[in-house]
Amino acid sequence: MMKRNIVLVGMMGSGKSHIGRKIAVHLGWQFVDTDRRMERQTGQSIADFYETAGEKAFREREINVLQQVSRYHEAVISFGGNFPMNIDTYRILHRHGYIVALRSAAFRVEERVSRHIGKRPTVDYDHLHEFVQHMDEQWKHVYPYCDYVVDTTNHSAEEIVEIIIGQLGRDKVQFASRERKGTEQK
Ligand SMILES: Nc1ncnc2c1ncn2[C@@H]1O[C@H](COP(=O)(O)OP(=O)(O)O)[C@@H](O)[C@H]1O
Ligand SMILES: O=C(O)C1=C[C@@H](OP(=O)(O)O)[C@@H](O)[C@H](O)C1
Ligand SMILES: [Mg+2]
Repeated sequence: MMKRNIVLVGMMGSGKSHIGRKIAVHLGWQFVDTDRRMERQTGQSIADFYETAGEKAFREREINVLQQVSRYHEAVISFGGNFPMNIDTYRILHRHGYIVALRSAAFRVEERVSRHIGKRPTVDYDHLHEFVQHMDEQWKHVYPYCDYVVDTTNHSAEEIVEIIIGQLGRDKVQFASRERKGTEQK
């Protein structure tokens, strides 16, 4: 299959930002974190923007950012995980992106999101266990749509990078480089 970029999706704390950066370094590609893009555009932290703008404006801004970055060549894109990927998001990302879902056992997600309380505005820290169970339930329906699913519960970041890079070969994914942009077939 012919793609332009790699997109990492998955629930909060699955490792999208952490792993995404490492894959980009490994491939010598650009790394894009949609959360950081939104923070730059709005001049606010994700938590502040969500608080002041509300969920609808937050989602709209996120889709807007996705539409821009989904066209990039040779980029690893980590997509903020507060809402499970829906069909519209999927269509935008899948056109040019090889979609990798990172999944993680609920206990590990609880552990990871507990490290930076305040960063993720929609996490219910008072009922974290139930919150993560619910998120897990919602994300289960998304994995079948992804090109590849990796379990990050018990692997180091380096191992996960190796696994993903190996899968690109097994799936025979070819990536259009920036230089070939003009001559690409429709
Ligand atoms: N495979 C891993 N092994 C150990 N720690 C990890 C791993 N993946 C992520 N982490 C850590 O877990 C936390 C959440 O990861 P992060 O990349 O921010 O997830 P996401 O972007 O999916 O919410 C971070 O502190 C990160 O360093
Ligand atoms: O709590 C929230 O609403 C958010 C949590 C974060 O998820 P990640 O942990 O997936 O980065 C962030 O990406 C997202 O944009 C907003
Ligand atoms: Mg992140």
